Amino acid sequence: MTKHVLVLGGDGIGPEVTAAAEAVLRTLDERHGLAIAFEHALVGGACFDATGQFITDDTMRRAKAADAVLFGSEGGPKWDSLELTGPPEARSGLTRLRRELELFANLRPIRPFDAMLSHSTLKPEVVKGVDFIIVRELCSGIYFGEPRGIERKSDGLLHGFDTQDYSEPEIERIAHAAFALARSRRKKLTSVDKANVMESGILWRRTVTRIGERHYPEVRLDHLYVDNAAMQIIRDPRQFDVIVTDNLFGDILSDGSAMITGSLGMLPSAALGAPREDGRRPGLYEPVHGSAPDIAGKGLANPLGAILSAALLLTHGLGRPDLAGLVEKAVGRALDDGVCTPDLGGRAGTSQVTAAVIEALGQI
Ligand SMILES: NC(=O)C1=CN([C@@H]2O[C@H](COP(=O)(O)OP(=O)(O)OC[C@H]3O[C@@H](n4cnc5c(N)ncnc54)[C@H](O)[C@@H]3O)[C@@H](O)[C@H]2O)C=CC1
Ligand SMILES: CC(C)CC(=O)C(=O)O
Ligand SMILES: [Mg+2]
Repeated sequence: MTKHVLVLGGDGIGPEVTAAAEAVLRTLDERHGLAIAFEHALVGGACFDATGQFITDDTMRRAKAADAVLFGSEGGPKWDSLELTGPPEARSGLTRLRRELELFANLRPIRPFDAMLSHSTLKPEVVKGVDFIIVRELCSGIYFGEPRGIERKSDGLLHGFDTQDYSEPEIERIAHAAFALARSRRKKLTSVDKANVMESGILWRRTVTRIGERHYPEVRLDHLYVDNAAMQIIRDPRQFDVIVTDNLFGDILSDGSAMITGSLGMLPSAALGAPREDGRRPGLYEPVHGSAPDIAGKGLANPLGAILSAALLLTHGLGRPDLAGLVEKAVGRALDDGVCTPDLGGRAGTSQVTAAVIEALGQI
């Protein structure tokens, strides 16, 4: 049966890296008969310039119908400085996709490749063997909470404010996703919050603890405050297996963790919803990085975060973890051969790295 993959390249380096990921998927499609039908649409600033919206209703419909969405990045100085009003979903195509597809579980694996150990800003002996996954809640929290705004209040001063709001069911569903993942790995879950100063953190900690005691007694659960967690990830990242945290903390901790791998350009992600009645699970696959306006259009973007996101798409969207393993091996081979972009200390461009991965796929 045909599998529909909607490619939304977006802005800046987004289309450069999704083209690389698509080329890898097309190679596997030719060799393994995956029957993928690729569709393309605008998103982000590019879509705003063309339609006045960051994503159109038609693209939302196609995203909901697709087996998987492959996303690049959105945003850039031209659009970030617009004075927009309305809910976050009206100001960002990505945010609307995450919210309307209910992609609440964002998996962000952190696993350095051996060839890049000496390129991490941390010591090789600290990063060797690191293998953990940040499970970031993606549909709620301070990025969505109401009220929010910039208003002049009764003190006569302008106030900018946001609301961190988590309902108990929202915490329960991300806790289940994280515990289930930890159970399939090394059975260790670290929940990260700020329960010493935030009410939402108190409910978060209480709820995660209850879900663990009732449903996952075989998983060891620890709690860390986010400030300590940020330090622990740098001090001894090998101590972690699965980390579950809220939308804001997960966003920040994952960019920081990227340097374990040598570059933000290396990190992939999968944003997953609950399985539907027909058994399919909505999913959006994207590198963790943004649109990198400083290098956009130069052919220098590291495509490996996007290519490794395509590997996550193969696992979670197309049910082919075996092919995902091949992609990861091929990335390792390309890096072993020293083919990498300048962010990893190399001299290759996006297209050379992509070609090296595709060539390695043919040799595995
Ligand atoms: N998921 C998304 O679509 C995201 C979008 N953004 C948007 O992207 C724009 C730029 O945001 P920044 O804060 O600068 O974050 P960024 O992630 O775009 O870039 C941060 C730094 O990392 C480098 N970098 C990122 N990806 C790279 C890659 N694949 N290869 C080599 N170097 C790479 C950039 O050159 C830059 O120096 C903003 O408009 C922001 O809102 C930011 C984060 C995520
Ligand atoms: C819309 C933003 C929250 C994007 C971002 O920084 C991310 O998802 O990592
Ligand atoms: Mg981010």
